[in-house]
Amino acid sequence: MAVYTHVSAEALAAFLHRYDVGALVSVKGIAEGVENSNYLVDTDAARFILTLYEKRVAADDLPFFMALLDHLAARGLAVPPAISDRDGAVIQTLEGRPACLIRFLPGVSVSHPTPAQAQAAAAAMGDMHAALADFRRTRVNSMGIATWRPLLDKCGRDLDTIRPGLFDRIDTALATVEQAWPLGLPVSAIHADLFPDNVLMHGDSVTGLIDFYFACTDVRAYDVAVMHSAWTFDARGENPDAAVGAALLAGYTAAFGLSDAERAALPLLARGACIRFLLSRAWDWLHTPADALVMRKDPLAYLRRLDWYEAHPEAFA
Ligand SMILES: Nc1ncnc2c1ncn2[C@@H]1O[C@H](COP(=O)(O)OP(=O)(O)O)[C@@H](O)[C@H]1O
Ligand SMILES: N[C@@H](CCOP(=O)(O)O)C(=O)O
Repeated sequence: MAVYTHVSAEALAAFLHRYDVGALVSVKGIAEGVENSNYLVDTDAARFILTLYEKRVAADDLPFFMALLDHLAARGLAVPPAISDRDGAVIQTLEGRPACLIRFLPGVSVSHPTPAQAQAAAAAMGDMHAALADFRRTRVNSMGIATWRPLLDKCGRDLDTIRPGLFDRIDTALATVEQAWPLGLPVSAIHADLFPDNVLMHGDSVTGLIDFYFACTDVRAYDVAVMHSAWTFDARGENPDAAVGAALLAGYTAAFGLSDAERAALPLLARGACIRFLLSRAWDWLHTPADALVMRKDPLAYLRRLDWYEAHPEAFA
């Protein structure tokens, strides 16, 4: 359960008092998520998400994320903008953490996406990239390729406690990816973490894209590669579903398009995505206290994906 910071009833009431959102009726910690503390807040007027930013979200980056959400919402995309208080402020401090009150979006995230759901979600990513073509703010990817080797070195040989030989395995895979990383592909604002749990759906329709807290300026096709790695395998990183992968590429291509150079780069970008998520999960695996109210995610599920992408360079043909 991702609740790192407890919010007292008194602090929440004082916080809500800043807004024109009605009176507090109930508040519950949200089990899903690993990065931030999230609460479901009901007032007598509406339902909201309260997020307190933890771990990897820097307070200085919040204006970028909020501007991105406003930009997408203004273009009609189903993303949840933060609510302004009576003075027009969206970023507050609550229990000592940066915090925002966010519009609640309906829908559920699917655990086992069908091809139709993957197609719709990838089309939503394509629509998002189209809408971001004129978004001018930039943010360096705090989990981009330049950070992978320092993170590998920080994890060090502790990786071998997760799986013997893991450090050397990733060291070698990363060297290959670094050496071949494509230069010159289109760069734009991207989501960078569009996993199934960050897409809200009703049946086969997308009702919301959420969790933009890794959004950044990076290779646009990398967003597609991240999505492919997250959507086409089961939770253990096994049983890749070719129909889901094909539907995802079809959905994205129909909505936005992929150049030949972007498509050709996808196998390598996907291997990079595997290293990125393996390393962040491994760091959390090694450093999350045993009593923390959060479900650690399995780093080896991304090793299995990496094995598969290395063995199947034809996956995106
Ligand atoms: N705007 C929203 N509308 C509806 N549910 C949301 C919204 N934002 C977050 N949630 C719920 O909270 C969960 C955790 O949010 P998320 O942003 O993914 O957390 P984290 O950043 O910690 O991973 C989501 O899986 C979803 O169930
Ligand atoms: N998607 C990442 C972890 C980030 O968590 P999220 O709940 O914010 O998507 C992973 O699965 O490793």
